[in-house]
Amino acid sequence: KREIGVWRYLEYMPVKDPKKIVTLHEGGTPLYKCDNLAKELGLKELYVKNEGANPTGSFKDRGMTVGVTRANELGVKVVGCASTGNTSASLAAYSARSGKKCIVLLPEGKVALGKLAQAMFYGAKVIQIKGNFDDALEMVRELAEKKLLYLLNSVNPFRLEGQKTIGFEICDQLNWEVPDRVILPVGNAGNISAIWKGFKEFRETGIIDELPKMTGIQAEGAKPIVDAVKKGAKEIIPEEHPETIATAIRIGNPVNAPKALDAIYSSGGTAESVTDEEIIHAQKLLARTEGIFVEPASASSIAGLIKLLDMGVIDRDERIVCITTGHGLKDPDAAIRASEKPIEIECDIKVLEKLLMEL
Ligand SMILES: Cc1ncc(COP(=O)(O)O)c(/C=C/C(=O)C(=O)O)c1O
Repeated sequence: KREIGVWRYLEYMPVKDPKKIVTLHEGGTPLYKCDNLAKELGLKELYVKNEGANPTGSFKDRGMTVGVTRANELGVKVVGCASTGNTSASLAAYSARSGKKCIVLLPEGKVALGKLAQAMFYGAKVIQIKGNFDDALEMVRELAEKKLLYLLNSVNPFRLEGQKTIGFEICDQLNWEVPDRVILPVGNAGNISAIWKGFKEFRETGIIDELPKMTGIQAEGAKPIVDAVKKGAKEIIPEEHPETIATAIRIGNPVNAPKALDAIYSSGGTAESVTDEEIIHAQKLLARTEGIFVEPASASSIAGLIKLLDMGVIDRDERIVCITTGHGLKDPDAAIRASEKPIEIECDIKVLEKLLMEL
C-alpha cells in the first residue's frame, strides 16, 4: 500500500538505493477548498495547498528528503546551506535524522524566530553573517567548491526533484482536473521551477493533458523576477538591497531565475509584486476566513491573487490553487505585531461576562 507523500512517487525520483531514503513522512499536505475566501473574492473555485503542514513546517522538507537521501548515497558527512530560515530548519532536521553534520549560514537579524529556534534546536552549526541571503549563498557555494560540505540549496537539482511532488499531489487531489492557475511566492525561484517540472512530467506520462499557468508573486522590495517578466526579459537584474518583512523571500539574486522565467513564459503565466501591507492583510484574511495560519511570505500568494483579480489579469471563473509555503508559527513576532493586543483584566467574573456580551 503506497503511503501518501513524496515517496508515493518513487518512480519519479532520482534515487538509486531506496534503502538509503531519509524521510520524516513529508508531503501529503492538505489541499483545502476555500469557499469562504472564494466568496469574499468573487471566485468560483479556490484551493489552498498548505505546505505549512510538513514535518518542519514548510515545503522545504520535500526537497530535503531527496537531497539528504542523495547525500546518504554519496556517503557525505557534512551538509550545508545558506538560508532565509526554512531551508536551514529543514536541512537541520534531515541531517540530524541521518547522522550528518550540518552548517547553516543565515543573514544576521533577518531570520524569523521559529526558524532560528528549529535550526539551533536540531543541532546545526548556526552561523549568522553580517550580510543578506545572497551574500550567504555566495559564501556557502565556495565551501562546496572546496568540497568542505555538500550543498543543499536549490542549486542542487535533487531539492527540486522532491519539490515537484507538489504538482503531482495537486493533480491527484483534484482527481486530475488540472487547475487553470497555480499561484505561489517566489524567492530563490526553486519552487516555481520544480512544480512546473512536476506538472510537465505528469503530462508526459499521460496522467494529465492540460498545464496550469504558473504565477509567481514577489514582495515589492525584492522583485527581480517580476521586473524581468514585465519586460519579457530572459534574464534578471539582481536587486542589490532586497527588503521586505516577508523575510523568507527577502532575496535579490534568485539562483533559479532562468528556470523560473521559463516556467512562467512557457505556461502562459505571469509574475506580480505585492506590498508588505498587502501581504499582512492577506495573511489575516486567510486565517480569519479559512482557519489557515501561514507565515507572511506564504500569504503573498493570496495577496497576489487579490491584486491580479483587481487588475483583471485573473478571471473569476478560473480554477485556482494558491500554495502557502510555510506555517504561521514560523514567524510569531510578525503575527503578534499584526494582531489586536490581548485584553488584560483582574480575575473578576462580572467584567468577563460584560466582555462576552460585547463579543
Ligand atoms: C515560506 C517560504 N515561502 C517561499 C519561499 C520561496 O521559495 P523559492 O522561490 O523556492 O526560494 C521560501 C524560501 C526560503 C528560502 O529560500 C530559504 O529558506 O532559504 C520560503 O521559506
